[in-house]
Amino acid sequence: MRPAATAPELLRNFCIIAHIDHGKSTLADRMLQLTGVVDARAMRAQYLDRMDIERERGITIKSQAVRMPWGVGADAYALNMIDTPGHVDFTYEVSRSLAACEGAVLLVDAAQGIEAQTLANLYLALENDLAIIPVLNKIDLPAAQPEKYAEELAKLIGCEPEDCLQVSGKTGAGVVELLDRIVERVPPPVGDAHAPARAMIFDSVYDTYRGVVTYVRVVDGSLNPREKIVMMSTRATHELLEIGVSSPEPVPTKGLGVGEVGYLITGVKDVRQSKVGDTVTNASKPAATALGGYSDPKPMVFSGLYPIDGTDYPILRDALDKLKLNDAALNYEPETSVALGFGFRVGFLGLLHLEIVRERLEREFDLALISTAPNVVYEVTLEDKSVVTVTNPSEFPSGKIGEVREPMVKATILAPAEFIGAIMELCQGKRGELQGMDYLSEERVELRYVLPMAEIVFDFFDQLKSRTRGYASLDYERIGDEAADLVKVDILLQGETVDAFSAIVHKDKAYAYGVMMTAKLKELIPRQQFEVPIQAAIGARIIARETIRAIRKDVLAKCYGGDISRKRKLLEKQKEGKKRMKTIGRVDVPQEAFIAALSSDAAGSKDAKDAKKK
Ligand SMILES: Nc1nc2c(ncn2[C@@H]2O[C@H](COP(=O)(O)OP(=O)(O)OP(=O)(O)O)[C@@H](O)[C@H]2O)c(=O)[nH]1
Repeated sequence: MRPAATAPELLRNFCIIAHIDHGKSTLADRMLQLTGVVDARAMRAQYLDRMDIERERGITIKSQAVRMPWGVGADAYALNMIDTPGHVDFTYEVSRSLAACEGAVLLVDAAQGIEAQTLANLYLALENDLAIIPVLNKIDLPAAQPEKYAEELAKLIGCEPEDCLQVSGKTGAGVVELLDRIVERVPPPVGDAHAPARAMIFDSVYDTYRGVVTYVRVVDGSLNPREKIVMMSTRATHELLEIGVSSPEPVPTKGLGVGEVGYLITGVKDVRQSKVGDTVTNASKPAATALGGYSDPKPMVFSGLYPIDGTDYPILRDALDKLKLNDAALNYEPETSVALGFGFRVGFLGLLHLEIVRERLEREFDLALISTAPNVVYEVTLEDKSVVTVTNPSEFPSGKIGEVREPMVKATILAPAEFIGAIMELCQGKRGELQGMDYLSEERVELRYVLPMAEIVFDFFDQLKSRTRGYASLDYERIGDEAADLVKVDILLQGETVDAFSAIVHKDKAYAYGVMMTAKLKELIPRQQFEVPIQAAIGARIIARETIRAIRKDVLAKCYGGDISRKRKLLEKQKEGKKRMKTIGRVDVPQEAFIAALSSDAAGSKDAKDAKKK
């Protein structure tokens, strides 16, 4: 029989918030096992992280919800655990998952202490008025210092160190107590059962067999099978084909009532029709106002994606169309480049999102891709006051420019105090402005900076890690745009602009970029039969120059005697080789040169490391 709705008093909706690698997935698995939802044998490691890439990289991208039964005394409670993504690129998804809960388990690795994402997620949880349960994890580790970090945690959230539970997701120690504490401390949901239905979408996932599966949290009223629902942001109507709870496999129910968390299936084929943050209501008795907090995902970082083999272009187009079904934040449009041929300009939420998409394209669709250096979005105001939004450096307007604005972020960096100098030096070099600094304990500091986002999307994180021997953690959020002295640097081969290498950089860094790129290309481009100048220019002004000297390559020199068929063969061979060359003006450039030059420029991304390996 299909289960009926659970009374709100017996419901507890919570999430686990933690810095990456502090053990959220392991703890979630242990809870599933202890509540009997999955037996130990059937338990795949990290049940909640479904996608392969997620599992391999050990990161959570898509949030899911699981319902677990838990008895305390004579009462049978239903605990809904909502999994939240742990990376800065997905902050909006995190905030929606938190909005579906009344409480949060704040999980901190007892060998590491508080990190940047612990803070960022805690602030998001507090904004949503969640009850916070402080927990120290991994107490089985020999390096664990639960007492020390309990003090840190208690100071941060304003409780006593004894209030911090000590658990190990790995051994299961303390996890039963944690489940009891969730029942005790997380308030039951409140809502109006008789009001028109309002449910918030906190996740939607594309499933090949079932179409889009939408995860919701009911706030008021109830949703029932076969009735018509409306998505309040688009006013689109759908029929509810199935409604149920995940436990963790989907179990259809008779409906979802106040405070309940579950899934809906409507036959919708694209996650864009079922947007995270949107409110679902009943078509026959619609709610007057939507729940707050909805916003469209906005791409922050753009990059050109091109197939290395030009004939793969249709495969790339189909692959992007497929990925879009499952990724509402993915944006793209066709683009052509003189150097790279046909491809797409793709918008991403951040660098990690870019890497994940690229990896999925390569892995699931067997594509070999080249991506141009990632860039942010610029607002350019021309002297006639018209505004141009630039997502591709080669489209930077050449006319008279009044002002260029770039996106800024507020960054929080946590690190041991001994690295303060190194971090400040790095941030200053990246045009950062220090906003404040606090000691969390005697040896750990929190530094707050405002930085241009463009400086973060390059190699910032890698440099931060290497300068602090991996001890610093970083979190950032967008805070709007600011005007800056930015220019476009073009790279010219024999006087022809190579669009894929144009970059928008700060005036003070333009010269360094020009020198670096021209020197790199000089090494990568083979000598031709004539002299080739490589120049970097801002508008008509040349700021750097290298020259590739000419050679005279006579392929027929090897042919002594007059063997005509041999001569023809050699000429054929040379023609074959030329196919893999791109011709810029009169200059033949091997595809590999573009790949190498672009790769190391996208430092911080995987390309750079791959290129070095090769
Ligand atoms: N010794 C010990 N190791 C643990 C414990 N919990 C997790 N780990 C290990 O810590 C690492 C990270 O654990 P995950 O559960 O994947 O961390 P996570 O917080 O879910 O990571 P994200 O999904 O990236 O946010 C893994 O190698 C786990 O095996 C624990 O209680 N004790």
